[in-house]
Amino acid sequence: MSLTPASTELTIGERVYDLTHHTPMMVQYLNLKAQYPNALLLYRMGDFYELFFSDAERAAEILDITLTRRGTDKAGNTIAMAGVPFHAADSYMARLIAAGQTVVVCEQVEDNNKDDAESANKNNDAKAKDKPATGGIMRREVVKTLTAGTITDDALIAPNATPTVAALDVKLPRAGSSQPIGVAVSQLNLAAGTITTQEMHGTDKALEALRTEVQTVLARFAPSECIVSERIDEHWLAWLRSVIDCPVIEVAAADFHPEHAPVTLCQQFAVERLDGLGIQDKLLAQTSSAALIHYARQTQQRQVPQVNQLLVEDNNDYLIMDASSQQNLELFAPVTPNGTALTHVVNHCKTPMGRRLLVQQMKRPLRSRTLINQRLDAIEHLLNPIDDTTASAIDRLQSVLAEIGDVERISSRIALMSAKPRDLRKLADAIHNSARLQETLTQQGINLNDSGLLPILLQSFPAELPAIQETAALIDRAIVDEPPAHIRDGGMLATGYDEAFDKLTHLHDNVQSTLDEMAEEARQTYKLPSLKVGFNKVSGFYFELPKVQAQSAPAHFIRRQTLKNSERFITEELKTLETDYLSAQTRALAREKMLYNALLETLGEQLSALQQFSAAVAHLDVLINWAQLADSYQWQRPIMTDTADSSIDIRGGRHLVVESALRNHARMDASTPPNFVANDCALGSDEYPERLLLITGPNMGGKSTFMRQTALIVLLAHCGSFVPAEYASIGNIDRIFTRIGSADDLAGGKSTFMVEMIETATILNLASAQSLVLMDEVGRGTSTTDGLAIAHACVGRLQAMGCLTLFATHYFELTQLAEASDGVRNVHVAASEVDGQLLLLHKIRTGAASSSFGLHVAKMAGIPNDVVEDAKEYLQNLVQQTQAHHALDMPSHDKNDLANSHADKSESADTKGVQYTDDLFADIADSTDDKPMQNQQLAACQLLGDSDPDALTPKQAHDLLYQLKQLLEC
Ligand SMILES: Nc1ncnc2c1ncn2[C@@H]1O[C@H](COP(=O)(O)OP(=O)(O)OP(=O)(O)O)[C@@H](O)[C@H]1O
Repeated sequence: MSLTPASTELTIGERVYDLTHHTPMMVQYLNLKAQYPNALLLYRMGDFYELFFSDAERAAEILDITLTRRGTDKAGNTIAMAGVPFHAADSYMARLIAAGQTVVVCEQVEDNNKDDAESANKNNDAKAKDKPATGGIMRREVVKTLTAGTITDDALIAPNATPTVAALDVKLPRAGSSQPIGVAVSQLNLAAGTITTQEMHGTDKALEALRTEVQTVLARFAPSECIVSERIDEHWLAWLRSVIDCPVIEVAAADFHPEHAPVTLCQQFAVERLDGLGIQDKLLAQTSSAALIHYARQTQQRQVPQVNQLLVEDNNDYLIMDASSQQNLELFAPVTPNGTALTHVVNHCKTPMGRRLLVQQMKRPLRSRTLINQRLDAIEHLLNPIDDTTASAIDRLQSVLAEIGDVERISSRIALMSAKPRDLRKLADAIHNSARLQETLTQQGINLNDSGLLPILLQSFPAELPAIQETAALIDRAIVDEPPAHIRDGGMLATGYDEAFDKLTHLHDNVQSTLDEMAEEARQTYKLPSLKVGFNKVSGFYFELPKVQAQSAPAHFIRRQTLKNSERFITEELKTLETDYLSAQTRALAREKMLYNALLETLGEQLSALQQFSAAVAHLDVLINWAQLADSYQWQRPIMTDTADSSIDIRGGRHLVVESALRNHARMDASTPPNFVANDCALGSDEYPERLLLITGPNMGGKSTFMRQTALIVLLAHCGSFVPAEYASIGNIDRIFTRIGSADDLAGGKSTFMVEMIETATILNLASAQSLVLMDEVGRGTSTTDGLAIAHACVGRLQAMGCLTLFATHYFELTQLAEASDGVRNVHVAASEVDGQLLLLHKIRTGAASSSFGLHVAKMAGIPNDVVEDAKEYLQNLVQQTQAHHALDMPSHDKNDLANSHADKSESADTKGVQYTDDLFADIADSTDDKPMQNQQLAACQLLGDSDPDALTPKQAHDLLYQLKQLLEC
């Protein structure tokens, strides 16, 4: 914003407004708008929030509402306008925020009756008539700024969403300096009252590795918006915008100022020095955290005392999963619209804060064996109740939890003075209900004085925190049983809470009986049996007489209205009653609002106790959720080994999402086999010391499922949950990497193969001997020979790095690596052919597979028969052509070209059977080089040419392979 010296022009964004061309109201609007040039300003006018100029155009487009105009300015320019009704504003605001907009709400602060909660809070006793506005227009004030990451009102938050803001700060070394680049990402969760921060460093040479690390932290935080300094390095800003899926907002550089940050932090967290917070040496963690505090204060337009916890994170504390691995494993969101996210299947917590905590825990799988075992012990305890069956004990606990509302968000709204009366009622009910929770746990043998997680949690329950009990008692005394949704019309305070308020409401509520008494007295005194009493806006309180009796009205009856058959009169006495009545109503409402605000302030004093209680309920909810899953689906407690040399030994492991889908299908369609086939997976164990499994087998055989289930079991174990397996021993894993499937990133200018290679490069650069690596069909995105070469080299590198690797491939050539190396083991998913039909057994067996059965799978997928027949014929031709080429003894580069062109065609037809045969011939061609083809090789070609792969039984195929091997002397 800028004002010229004469103050008649105002620049907002790119546009200059001449204030002399506008009405006083528009001048008021423009002055307010100039303070928020990048936000949408909702300007309250009576029963509407109006938007003007470009704001109106933007809002009309997002909300699909009519764009009208509010006349023109004096220069004849049209003033665009769009409006939303005030009573339905929440849903419109929610949509604007979801579209990435910052919404600034400006209220009329002089008309008390129309105020909503916040404006009423600001100006309780304001009366429009008492405070005439300058220039005759209503006074208005911005009362709140709503942004995607700082909203706390349930009506504005999408279901299951957790609004958070991230702040990123970067420090680049001076040119020529050997200092590393520093980056910190901090996250503010306003409802939970936490700031979480992590600082990272890296060199310019290893920039990609540093950015991957930053991206991993951003994925863990999953912010709703991200703030940066307006002076951030432009390359980093461009990079951030390209990797983050939320609005990036530039804020004043002063908010990130390194010299002010310690003061801001010490003040917010009530400490003398930064040492206690653990970030005294982390300058960027300080600046980014301080920037978040400024942002919270600015958006809330008040202090944010509920933000009282600073958590400093370190990669070594968690099992790290980068952003693409989280996505590939569909942990929090499905990759395709029909897919199912893991959280959807496992998150059945009964409280909103429990559901949020479970997601947080899945984003931060622990590495500390002590902490993991603490959770596992608690689950085990819940699974062994002393006086009941497990199912009904868990059922009882969950039914109580379901009645506890969102204590976390209600507490934060209390701190922000925006809690509604129904919030308070819910809070008191939650506190009462928690007593039943505690009772049930005690009955199940959980004793406060014992050690373990459950007793620790119980110590934060109301029975142990008198402040919380007092909170509930206060709310019970203050708030009626069924309070109204808003405070604007009153009606929330209970009788007996405040004597003065009760007197005012008594006068108000008893007016009818007073009027009845007055009417009866007039009827008796003046002998007017038909006299009635009434009220309307024109006359106020009045007496009504039929025309025939109207003449007999006494002199002090003042005629007010004449109707067809009657006359209406007022009296001095009626007028006095009316004035008392109306002022009582206004005074009662004002007093009620004042008392309500005072109540919020009193409750705010118990904020940290409420937060403690809320966290305890959330943790308990998560543990009970894991226990319920373990009980329902026979999950077992994993053994968390702590050897430096990591290993995995899973027996009878299952993929819980596929298993649940099969269960659901079987329920609907009896022909679907209901059972998931459990599989073992051992890597680096005593019995199976190999650290790399090469997995082969037919398409649809279950290779990906097997790999993913291993990752999910490792992940769940590190979250402190039981796992879907008969037995699991899990070593100390530092990261999980995946290279599974991928989509084009066309917007980012990357092809499928490029994305595949970037992910592979990340793994090869960052994985350690303690990492679990999943590689699915690496190299398939390019020609067979290039792909095979890349896959071969990757296996070699991963083996040398000692990572625990699951490597699924259709390149059968790779299976030879197991023979050449001790560290590689072949396994395959079993399948067989019965009467020409492919039977997928989904069972993992030792050894390499014999074929990909690509044509069979194509047939199963519904590829028309004639196309499948064409493919078979083409396959035969390929075989014969290759034989012919070899017989003609072509120069080697031509043979390779042929092999490549076949390979490309076979890939594009996605018939892996072709690829297998083709690769075999390519090998033969390579081995013959420029020499004439040997007789044995010709015989082998002949043998292959004569055979019909589709007609072979597995046994015949096996025999054929042996014959070929013998002929080719390999
Ligand atoms: N262990 C199992 N038990 C039961 N069904 C399974 C099992 N594993 C996989 N399936 C079923 O088979 C389908 C295909 O599995 P998956 O995608 O893992 O095969 P794939 O071998 O990786 O195939 P492709 O090579 O074509 O990628 C799954 O969607 C699931 O329905």
